[in-house]
Amino acid sequence: MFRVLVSDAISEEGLAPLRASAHIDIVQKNVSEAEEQLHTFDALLVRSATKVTEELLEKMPNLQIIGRAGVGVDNIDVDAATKRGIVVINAPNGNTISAAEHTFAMMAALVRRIPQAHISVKSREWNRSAFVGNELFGKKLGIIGFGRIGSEVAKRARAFGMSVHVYDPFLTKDRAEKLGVSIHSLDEVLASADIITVHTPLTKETRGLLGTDNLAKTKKGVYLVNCARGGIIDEQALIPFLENGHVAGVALDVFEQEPPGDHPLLSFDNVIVTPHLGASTVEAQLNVATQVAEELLHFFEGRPVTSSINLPALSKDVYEKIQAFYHLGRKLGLIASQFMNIPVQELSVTYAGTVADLETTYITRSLLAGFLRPRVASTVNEVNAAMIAKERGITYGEKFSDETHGYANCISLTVHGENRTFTIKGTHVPNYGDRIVHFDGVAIDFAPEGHLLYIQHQDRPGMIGKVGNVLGAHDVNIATMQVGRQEAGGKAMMILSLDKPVDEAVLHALAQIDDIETVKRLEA
Ligand SMILES: NC(=O)C1=CN([C@@H]2O[C@H](COP(=O)(O)OP(=O)(O)OC[C@H]3O[C@@H](n4cnc5c(N)ncnc54)[C@H](O)[C@@H]3O)[C@@H](O)[C@H]2O)C=CC1
Ligand SMILES: O=C(O)C(=O)COP(=O)(O)O
Repeated sequence: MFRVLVSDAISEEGLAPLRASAHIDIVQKNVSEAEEQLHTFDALLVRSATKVTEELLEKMPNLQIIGRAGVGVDNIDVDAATKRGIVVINAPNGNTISAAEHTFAMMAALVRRIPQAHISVKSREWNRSAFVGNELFGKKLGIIGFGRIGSEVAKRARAFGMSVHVYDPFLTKDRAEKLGVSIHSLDEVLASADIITVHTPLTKETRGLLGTDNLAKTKKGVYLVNCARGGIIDEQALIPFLENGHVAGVALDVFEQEPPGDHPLLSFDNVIVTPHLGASTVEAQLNVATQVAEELLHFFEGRPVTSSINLPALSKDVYEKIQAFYHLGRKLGLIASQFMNIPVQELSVTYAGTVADLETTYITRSLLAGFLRPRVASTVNEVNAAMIAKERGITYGEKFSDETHGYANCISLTVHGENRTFTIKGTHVPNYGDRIVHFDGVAIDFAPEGHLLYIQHQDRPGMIGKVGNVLGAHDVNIATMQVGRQEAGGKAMMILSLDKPVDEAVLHALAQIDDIETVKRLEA
């Protein structure tokens, strides 16, 4: 049973595909309610309320995947998850429109003082002159962060007759032109905008982006909107700018601490607030829950996930094409690691033939995971392989070549260790399987499966018989045997596939045979 903990309020209708599976068990509890069972869950589904810290992950040793039913993953320690090989997915598109509409609603409410007027009328007052606002028409809207939500806000702003000035260091001219906005530096946006709205993720770079220095660069009378993440506008820094009237008003949907408690900003009449409602629509919640539930189902069924934060994106089409090579890569890494059971500094992977045209990053990650698996005690998979390799000082690189050795495709792995280099090459034959075609300088042909035995010996008559006798005496049955050599009478090798793994006694007995130089067990 695949156990899923849903620890925040996620649309029930969206979770239906998960509930439909007889093999998936869904538990809806917050983390503290589920404290005693945390170690039993394979998956965790959250929104922004659950803080997925390293400490929580430590209590969830079975966790394989975290699904964020929404966009921002700043409540998840993605590095800690990655380190543990836990896939993190989100639902990037499902709440874009709702967040953009909420931003727009907040902006309109801010400049027309709707919340203040609403409270006044509800208090039985009728004070029309106290609530004179500003038009949006003709105003300059500064958008900081022009991704999905920023660009939807821009479309709506243009419909309102606003001119849109954008700062986003990753925005191309083409895209800006298409959306009818102009690109500017941050300083230009700050100096020129009548209203500034932020739509970046909260990262090390964007935390405090609108702090004292940058707030001082804004126009006197500027309005600010933050419906992205608390902390992008520095809350403490904002206070003096509200006190001295430099900032005319602020609309906040998000806070550095949620809930904000008795925050000084809440005392300002011209600060309007909502309790993180950007994505809180029936439509957005259905979208994000459906998206994340589908992804979770794919993951459970061993299919690719497409919206992972810590894995390269992979469409179904691409996945189907690379799947076979993904498996071959894993085997090459696994065998090479056992063969080179010494410290290594570098792995070099070369792709040739049809495989060279595919998404090789994924194959390399799989190979790397295969290589690291015998060397690390913790889970290692394509999520954390690159991070673990880095931690252990192992570098890796990809190359592409035309040398297929006569096969349609060929993946070659060279491992550089202390005083020793080893190369293994493999190919995938459709409807037949994976074959290792080159092993430590010798052309050979064997399937990288099961209990393998590598024997390096001098090319002499009678070697096969001697090996067969020792294995027979230890009751080890040989399934297949491949031999290869560099030249007649020179270095030769056997690769045997056995029905069961051999123990140290068998390895020792084989090593005693004259002209046998090396015996290694390789599990594939
Ligand atoms: N209030 C709410 O309920 C919701 C809030 N959000 C938040 O909105 C934000 C944006 O979401 P999306 O548009 O979907 O994300 P996105 O990833 O599509 O867009 C983010 C944009 O920010 C830009 N960016 C990154 N660093 C930057 C920097 N230092 N300066 C300027 N631009 C920078 C990126 O290039 C990108 O274009 C996120 O923080 C997300 O968590 C999203 C949905 C609902
Ligand atoms: O998707 C996001 O980034 C949001 O901020 C929405 O958060 P929520 O799922 O409503 O807690």
